[in-house]
Amino acid sequence: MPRFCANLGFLFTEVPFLDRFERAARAGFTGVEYMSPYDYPAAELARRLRDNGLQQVLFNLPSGDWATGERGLAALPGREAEFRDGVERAIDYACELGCTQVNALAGVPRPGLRPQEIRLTLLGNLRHAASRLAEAGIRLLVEPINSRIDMPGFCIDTPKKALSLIESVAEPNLWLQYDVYHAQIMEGNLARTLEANLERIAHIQVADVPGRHEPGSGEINYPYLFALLDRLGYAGWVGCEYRPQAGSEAGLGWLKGVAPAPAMPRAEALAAG
Ligand SMILES: O=C(O)[C@@H](O)C(=O)CO
Ligand SMILES: [Mg+2]
Repeated sequence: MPRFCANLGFLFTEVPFLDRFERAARAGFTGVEYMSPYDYPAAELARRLRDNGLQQVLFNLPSGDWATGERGLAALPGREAEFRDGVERAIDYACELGCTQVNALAGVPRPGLRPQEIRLTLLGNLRHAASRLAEAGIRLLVEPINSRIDMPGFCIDTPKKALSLIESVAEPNLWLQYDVYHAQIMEGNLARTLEANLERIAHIQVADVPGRHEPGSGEINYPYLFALLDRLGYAGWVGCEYRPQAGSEAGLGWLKGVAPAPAMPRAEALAAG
């Protein structure tokens, strides 16, 4: 069974943000993720993690002005200084929270920009962030987000584009964040993509399609995918980034149905140490 963490932007929203840590721990989670820690002092977030025995699994680099429609800065020409300041801010938070991976949202470039200009900006920003974060022992992730429903105009909207970007950036510290919900909407071919790229995937997120609700509420065969991840030996976290249909705790029933990982044969276990 993969290690699941609770996304506090999606789960336990019945209570104020800082109270969600306790709710997640009480529901049995040992890790949490959320998009943005920056509205809260890092020391306060660290206390909530500590008090509830939780690990901070992931958060995003500062992503611009969300209220005006910005969805990340990495691909926005002219915003490089802000992007770099964001990398430093993320490092400060990650160090205080003990978090070893952060996600860079590429963004929605304004219409009329030349594709080459967007690409060069993205390459430069990701190269800088990947090497700067590596110095701090933190992985940089890039997440393809669907442009059909959730983020029209988002420039890295398929796993294929993200993988090709990772190849072009050519930094060992740049990894794929594979959100199964977005991937299903844009590309499908989930099992084969996971299999073929697992060594580049540092983090996975789940929700079903349509609706972005609990695994099992839609068309994706999650029992098959979770068993596949176990079989492939996926060692990362799986973030529960879905909108509960009828309350967060009530919606956790699907987790009980996830089969435990098969025990390693004795010879393999000994070889793995
Ligand atoms: O899939 C998502 O929406 C998130 O993982 C995110 O970071 C951007 O909204
Ligand atoms: Mg996601």
